[in-house]
Amino acid sequence: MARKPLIAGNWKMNLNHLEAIALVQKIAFSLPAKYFDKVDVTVIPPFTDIRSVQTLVEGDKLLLTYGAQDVSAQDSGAYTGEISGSMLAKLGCTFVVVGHSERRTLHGEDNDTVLAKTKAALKNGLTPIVCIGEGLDIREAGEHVAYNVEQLRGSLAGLSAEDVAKVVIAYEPVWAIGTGRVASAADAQEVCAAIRATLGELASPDVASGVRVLYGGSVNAKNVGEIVGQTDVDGALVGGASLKADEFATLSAIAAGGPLP
Ligand SMILES: O=C(CO)COP(=O)(O)O
Repeated sequence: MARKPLIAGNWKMNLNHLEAIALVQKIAFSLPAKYFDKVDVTVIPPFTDIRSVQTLVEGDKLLLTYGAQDVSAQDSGAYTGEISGSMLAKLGCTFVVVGHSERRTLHGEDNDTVLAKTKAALKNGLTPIVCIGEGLDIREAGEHVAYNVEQLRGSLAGLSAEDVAKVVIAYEPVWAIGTGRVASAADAQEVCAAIRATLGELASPDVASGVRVLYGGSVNAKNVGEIVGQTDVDGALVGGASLKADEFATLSAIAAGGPLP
């Protein structure tokens, strides 16, 4: 099954709502409509920016989409500080990142939490971008494939094949995030292929062949071409480079197969 590449810009805790508008305008200006036939481009700003991004995207009929960096596992109620899936759906979000390594590590999210958040996203018609990835110790011990397969199984446990078909998976080796140390294209392919094989077991090979599997970790305009050129890598989850309009537009264009904007 042909999979359209997805480039997702995870802004993390950067940019206020005014800065968000400026960045989205610049990206949209740098990336004319023709690219969007060949690549889906999405920005993932902080919660406080989303309403402004929505107004801009809808008002100017921009072709890029947007999403959130996290979602509550709960529907509503006494959960101070949490944001529900229905709130994000109401804001027109397409995607929500769940289980990012920064949340797994800094906020103690385990696979059960990630699974609950994945379900909350699906229940509200949002596409979860489910993140998995090994730390350096696991990689150096040569246990990265088994580790990622287990994390994937835990994060999707019990989902129906129909739901598995709706998710995006992001493989983000923790040692490659924000370090400038990108995994080699072969490293990315090895784990992304194992992810797809596991999706085949969890759902069916047919479903697995339609699910987009992204790589994330120090992706930039220089390395994205080789990474998304791998058979089982269908795009990228981009951190630092997604904060620079020119670079993000360029790497999106490369994922689309060119030409450069
Ligand atoms: O964590 C990431 C995206 O979610 C990757 O971040 P960097 O691209 O800054 O390494």
